[in-house]
Amino acid sequence: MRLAVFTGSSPGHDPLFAEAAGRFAAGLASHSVGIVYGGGRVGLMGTVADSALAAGGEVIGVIPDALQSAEVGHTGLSRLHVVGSMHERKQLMADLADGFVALPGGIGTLEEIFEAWTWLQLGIHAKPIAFINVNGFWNPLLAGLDGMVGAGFVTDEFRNALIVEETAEGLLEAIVRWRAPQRKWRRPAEIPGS
Ligand SMILES: CC(C)=CCNc1ncnc2c1ncn2[C@@H]1O[C@H](COP(=O)(O)O)[C@@H](O)[C@H]1O
Repeated sequence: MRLAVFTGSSPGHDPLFAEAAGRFAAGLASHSVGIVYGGGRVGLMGTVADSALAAGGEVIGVIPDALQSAEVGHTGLSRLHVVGSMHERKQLMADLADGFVALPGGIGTLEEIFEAWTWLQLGIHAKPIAFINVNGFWNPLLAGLDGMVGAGFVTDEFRNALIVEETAEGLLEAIVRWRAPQRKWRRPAEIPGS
């Protein structure tokens, strides 16, 4: 199994984030789960790659040439794919991965995990989507998603499809139990009987 890991290109202010990211990455490696990630050596991205590699894990990087030339690329990976754009990067990561995991991060991490989630909703893939909730980091976001369910913009099925765990072991057990929700196209209200 290989998981796409999306996480911050910064370390965050609290050292807890890097500790948790390193523990998580080493945990995946100890269960022979490979990592596909954005290929960077910066921030929590670098922590994830270094920890997984140190634990003997496979780490595949996918990086746009613009970031590679900005010397952001990691130089010790199992494999580093240099691609032409961020879109190519995400498509190749999605093709290489059997599931998608967000560790704490910022805008890029959000964009990547939400694209993977909306691709699940559209039926483009049937792979699990997970948040690793380090010290409750994702709680405000998850509360916002619950609000979107209540407002009628996200279905219970796709909200409940999200895996929220704190450790690699918890995630892997949840993935074994996970089943893709049945996609039911919602008729746009303004088009009766469409
Ligand atoms: C030139 C330089 C320092 C660039 C640093 N910026 C980045 N470097 C590597 N990957 C990135 C960068 N920005 C976004 N990404 C992608 O988005 C996530 C990180 O964005 P963020 O820090 O959460 O918002 C990673 O999963 C990565 O795939």
